Amino acid sequence: MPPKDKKTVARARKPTAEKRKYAEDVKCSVDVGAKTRNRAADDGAATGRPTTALTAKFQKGGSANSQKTSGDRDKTIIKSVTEMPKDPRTRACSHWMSETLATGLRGIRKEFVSSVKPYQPAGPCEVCIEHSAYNRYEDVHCLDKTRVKLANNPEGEDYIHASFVTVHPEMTYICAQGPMSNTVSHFWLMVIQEGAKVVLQLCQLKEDGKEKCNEYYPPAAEGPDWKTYGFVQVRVMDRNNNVGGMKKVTKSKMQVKLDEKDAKVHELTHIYYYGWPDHSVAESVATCKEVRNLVHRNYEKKPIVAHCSAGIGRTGTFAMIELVSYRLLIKHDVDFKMVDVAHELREQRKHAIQNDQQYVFVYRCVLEVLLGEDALPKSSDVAKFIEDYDSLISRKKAERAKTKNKTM
Ligand SMILES: N[C@@H](Cc1ccc(OP(=O)(O)O)cc1)C(=O)O
Repeated sequence: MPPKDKKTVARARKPTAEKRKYAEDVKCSVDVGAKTRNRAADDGAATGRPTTALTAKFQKGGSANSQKTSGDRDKTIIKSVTEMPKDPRTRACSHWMSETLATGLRGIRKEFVSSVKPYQPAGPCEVCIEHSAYNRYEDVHCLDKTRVKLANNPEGEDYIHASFVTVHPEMTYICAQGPMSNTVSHFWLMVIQEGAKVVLQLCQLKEDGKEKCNEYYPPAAEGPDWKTYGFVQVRVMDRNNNVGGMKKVTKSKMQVKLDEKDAKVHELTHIYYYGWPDHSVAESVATCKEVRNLVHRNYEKKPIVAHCSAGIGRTGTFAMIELVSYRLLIKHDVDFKMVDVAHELREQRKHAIQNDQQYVFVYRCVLEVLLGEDALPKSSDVAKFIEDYDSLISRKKAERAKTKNKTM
């Protein structure tokens, strides 16, 4: 990796950030002011509102909100690149922001429906399909080409429902389903085999009264003793609730060993974020960004094992935030399409990102990451995007609650 990559990774891991207190969990980097949105909010830039500071700054050719043909839009973007800041990181981030504002929330949602949702990766999922007893969901498959293979499973099988997703040469995610009662020891075997220093849990064991993940480490009430799960033993050394002031984030030090007398103990950081409902977006963008920082500070360049229930919605969304952040903050890439990144992700983790809201969340969280890294100037345009996002998500949440009440 070139030296600039190392620098950026190091920056993301700086220890001082851990000490930062978060007074409010919902606080985001830009003060969006009063909530004023209505039904039309998610139209965002597409509604023909006046152009705002950032877009105006980088787009000489007029309002990004006006009805343009795609040819016009491309020309505007090319033109805007020549007027971008000279610093490659700011340039890449500003260009991405400019394109995001031009697309607008409605455009982003359409992009998901037309180009991401239907995307099918190349290659079979034969091994996964052959091992249905080890798959939590019949309709969620992992690709043969990127599946994690267990090298020394005492039970003989090399199969586990988990896929490698490469973010960059020094960062790989393993996107996994939530362990099942018959796969807990396989899950821990994978963690040991891959030398993972971070396990990121993005779901609760039970959601809406249904099991989403089997217990795979001793619950708080059971204290710090070793607990046996199949052929492995696990213990929680140290558990911190609401770590760094982040609501609904528990950080624990765990140890795991194979159930043999002289087995080597493997130590890791377990990060549990339980503020992200199934098929939805994280309750707090700021917390999601901080969870990412926590992962970066602890992963020691080893594969990061991330899971939710199926390992595709929440985990896939988190992985795409990493892929895009890498393109912008490390590669300083000005010439990529979000759809291509989503395809790159789905080529590694089939079905990744479940719906348009999660796709919009990727944009929103990347924006939060860029603001947190001082890679973007704050502007009224950006604040407006955030406001529109908040309004869209509140509306969708209310709709979901209504449907839930009806079915109860
Ligand atoms: N068929 C299941 C599969 C599924 C379950 C959970 C899920 O979300 P996540 O990947 O975030 O756990 C995605 C898909 C369902 O839709 O309920």
